[in-house]
Amino acid sequence: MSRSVRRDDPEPDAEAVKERTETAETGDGADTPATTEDRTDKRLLRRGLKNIRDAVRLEPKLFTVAVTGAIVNSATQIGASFAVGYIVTGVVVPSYRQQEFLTGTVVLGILALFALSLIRFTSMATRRIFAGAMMFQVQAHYRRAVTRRYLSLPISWHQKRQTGTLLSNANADVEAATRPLAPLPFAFGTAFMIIASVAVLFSLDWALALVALLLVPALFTLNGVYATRMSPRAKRAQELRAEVSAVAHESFDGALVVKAMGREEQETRRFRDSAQRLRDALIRVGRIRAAFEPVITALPEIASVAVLLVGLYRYQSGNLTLEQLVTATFLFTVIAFPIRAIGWVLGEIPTSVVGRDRVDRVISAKGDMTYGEKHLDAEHAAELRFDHVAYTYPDGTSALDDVSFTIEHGETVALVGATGSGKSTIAHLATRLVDPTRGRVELDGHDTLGLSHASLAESASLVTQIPFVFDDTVRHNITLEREGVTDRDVDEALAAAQADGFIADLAEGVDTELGERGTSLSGGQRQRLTIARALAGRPRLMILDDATSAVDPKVEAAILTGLKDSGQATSVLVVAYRRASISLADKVVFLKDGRVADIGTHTDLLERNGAYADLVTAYEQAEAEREFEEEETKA
Ligand SMILES: Nc1ncnc2c1ncn2[C@@H]1O[C@H](COP(=O)(O)OP(=O)(O)OP(=O)(O)O)[C@@H](O)[C@H]1O
Repeated sequence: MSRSVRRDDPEPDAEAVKERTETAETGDGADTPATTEDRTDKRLLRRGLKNIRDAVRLEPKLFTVAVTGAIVNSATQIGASFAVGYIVTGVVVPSYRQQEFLTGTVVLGILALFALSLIRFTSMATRRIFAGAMMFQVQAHYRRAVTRRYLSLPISWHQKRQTGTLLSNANADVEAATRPLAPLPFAFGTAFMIIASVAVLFSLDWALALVALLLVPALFTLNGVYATRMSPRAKRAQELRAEVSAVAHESFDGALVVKAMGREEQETRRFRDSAQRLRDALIRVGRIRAAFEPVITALPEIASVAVLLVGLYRYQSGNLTLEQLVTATFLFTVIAFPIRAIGWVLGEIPTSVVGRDRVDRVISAKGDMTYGEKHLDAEHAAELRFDHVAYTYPDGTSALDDVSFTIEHGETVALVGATGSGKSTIAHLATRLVDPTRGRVELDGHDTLGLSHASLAESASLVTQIPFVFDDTVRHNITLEREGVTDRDVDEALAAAQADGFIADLAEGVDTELGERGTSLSGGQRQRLTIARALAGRPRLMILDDATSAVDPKVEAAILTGLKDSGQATSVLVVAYRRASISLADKVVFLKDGRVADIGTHTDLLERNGAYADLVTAYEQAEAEREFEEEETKA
């Protein structure tokens, strides 16, 4: 669903995004088809200018101040050309002819030039400062929009994308999208200067004005050809930037595996190949730049020479005074360089369009979960019901079929099943990370689809096998700045998660900084910390998806017993592997190939279900072997 735009916090225009992306992408981030690319190229300039318009709408005040600075700067340059014309003809030439210095006039001329310079430098500084501020503000808007989207898009969307590519969207692509903004006010000032200069030139001499008039369309045509040539190359370079970022992220993230498996060389080669592809693409971009930029630079200079030649001819034929000739030539020299600013803006357009497209793919990505209005006010432990639930992953894998079971208020239910039987999928459905393909998931008798986001988050908490610890203190990792989570809640949650002991041993207790991903803690300690985090919110339903796998069996049993006996109003769904933990549950849901094979107490299932007994025995053997190995290692 496209996000609407609020005027007080204008993010990139969703309508504009929609229009821009309708031909450039499929909404799920797929690559642009080749046929679309051709059409995209034709509309490049229009789309680039539209990007600029969107940016100006986001930061109109900063843009206005920067453009005002640029226009004042241009006006002073035109003023300076008149001052120079006057000084040359009113001071230099008479002094030369009369062999005497006209002191008063010289002082006046110098003062005029000094005042103009002062205004020029102030206005230039204003233009630069505000143009930069505008660009960085717009970048911040896009970055916020991208990260906001990341956080609101469903898990299924994230599973299809590499983290490195997403990082690239929020960094390199956002920067590429806003590149024309830095020279934009300068280009506006230049446009003003061109119009004013042509008018001045016409007032001086029509032939000189004609030379200036010829220069403008020539520059625009050249820039048009440049942009068309550059577009596909810039697009490729931007894609490869994302690829390098993705490979780098994966390599760094998996550094431990790479080292442990001795794959450093292969991983270095993979990164080098990717970096080389980017280098080649950037060289191709550089070649186009190198071919066009000198011509774009030379064109105004050639025109300056033409003005001088035409001017001299017109002066000799008596159609132009000396003062007019000096003024016109000086005017053309000062506008020749700034004309390039228009070229800078136009030159950045291909890259900016590509960057913006990539940003828009995220902003306009579809697949949002919509939440209902219903708020559950209950204080008691929740009841969870799966009613003929089926779930198929987007790639067509059927994970669950016709799954029905109920966790009554305050019950602890163990989910047992072989690997791939659908346990995690059930955990994700219970917390609405995904929605059923068929059937209903109900919390306290209400379809979870109709519940508000806040109500769902307050009622049910999921703890996954891989604990995520933020680079922050223990306390903040537990509270997550949630309203109503007090220091007492933190202490109680740590105790219930059997984490109070090792936290107390940390240098600064709950105020200890844990570092990136909590690497200063052991795997089991991190798991206990994330259980405490879930408990601190006093959920009415706790889902532990293999969340105690790295925890000592005795500690795991203590956590589960604590949850059952604490008097806290919590129902528990636990994905369990250890016999001791399974036997603590009030009942067991036994899954086989995505279906409920049996439901009953652990003892009943052991007696009546051979497959269940085999699985639990296999778990037990694996556990015994693990314990034996651990003791051997210790010895
Ligand atoms: N993101 C995904 N995309 C496609 N198929 C998936 C995805 N995640 C899981 N599956 C498939 O869905 C089925 C159920 O997976 P699930 O993770 O729920 O099983 P599990 O019982 O939790 O397994 P384990 O005990 O190994 O964690 C499996 O066949 C798995 O391959």
